[in-house]
Amino acid sequence: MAEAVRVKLRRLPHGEGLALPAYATDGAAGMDVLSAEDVELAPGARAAVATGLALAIPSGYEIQVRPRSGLALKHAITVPNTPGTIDSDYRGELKIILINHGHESFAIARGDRIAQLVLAPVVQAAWDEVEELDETVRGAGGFGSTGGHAKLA
Ligand SMILES: O=c1ccn([C@H]2C[C@H](O)[C@@H](COP(=O)(O)OP(=O)(O)OP(=O)(O)O)O2)c(=O)[nH]1
Ligand SMILES: [Mg+2]
Repeated sequence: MAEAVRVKLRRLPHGEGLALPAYATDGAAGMDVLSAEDVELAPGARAAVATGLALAIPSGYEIQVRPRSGLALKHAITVPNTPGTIDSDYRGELKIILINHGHESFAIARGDRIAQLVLAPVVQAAWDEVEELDETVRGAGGFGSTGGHAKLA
């Protein structure tokens, strides 16, 4: 595995005493991030849940906020903006947006692992505006133009 990229992190007052986001296993892609507050999510409700953390991600990287599959499968709790984008120049509190798609209220307790953070490299694009684009076999076909979900023969 490549060497870890160092990311500066600051605990906010309400994040004191909480474990830092961490990889649950050696090969984990995402670090589980903890809630810094108790939140009750009614069916259909969403909330920006505090983590008590502020970050300075190195330039050239982002952090993606992804749902945890266990919460999604067992409780229908997910991240509506997945993957959430944490920009390298953001210095505010990292918040995890959660939505309850289930039929029952869901209680999040301070210290619960609510989502996972994936560090990813970012390449910025620059536009080259042109009059014509090159032709391809696909052309303007999309949205199922190659045969939908049926098996390839
Ligand atoms: O799940 C998320 C998504 C975003 N953010 C923070 C970090 C991110 O850098 C900033 C802006 O996010 P985004 O660009 O997704 O939101 P926007 O609606 O475009 O807001 P803005 O105009 O501030 O960019 O908000 C979070 O804390 N959690
Ligand atoms: Mg934005």
